[in-house]
Amino acid sequence: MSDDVLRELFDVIESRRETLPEGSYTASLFTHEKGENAVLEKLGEETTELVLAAKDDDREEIAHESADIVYHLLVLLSMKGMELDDLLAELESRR
Ligand SMILES: N=c1c2ncn([C@@H]3O[C@H](COP(=O)(O)OP(=O)(O)OP(=O)(O)O)[C@@H](O)[C@H]3O)c2ncn1[C@@H]1O[C@H](COP(=O)(O)O)[C@@H](O)[C@H]1O
Repeated sequence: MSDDVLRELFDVIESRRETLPEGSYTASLFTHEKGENAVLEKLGEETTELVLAAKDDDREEIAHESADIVYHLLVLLSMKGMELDDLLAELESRR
């Protein structure tokens, strides 16, 4: 996955947070009545789905669920007022 894809996705998420357009799934997470629990629950569900996909050795489903997790993870970072670079710097520091 290229850095650009992550940056572009994070920028879209930040834009949705600022403008809250109608019909946006991302915007619905920022305005959800459950607050941040909505995205936390999603992360839990997607992680369970990833585990099941891995157990099934279903590579297509593993990629699909992994992408769902990365997307919801970036929404969580944005919700917490964090930057994509907070995640990238942490990964860099482990090299
Ligand atoms: N990357 C994503 C993305 N990944 C997952 N999702 C949504 O997350 C939800 C996942 O929840 P569910 O698992 O319940 O949905 P599902 O379709 O049953 O999923 P599976 O069971 O197949 O895993 C679905 O509604 C997906 O549409 C995403 N929604 C948006 N994005 C990105 O965000 C951008 C902006 O989207 P909007 O905010 O909708 O304009 C899009 O262009 C995409 O780039």
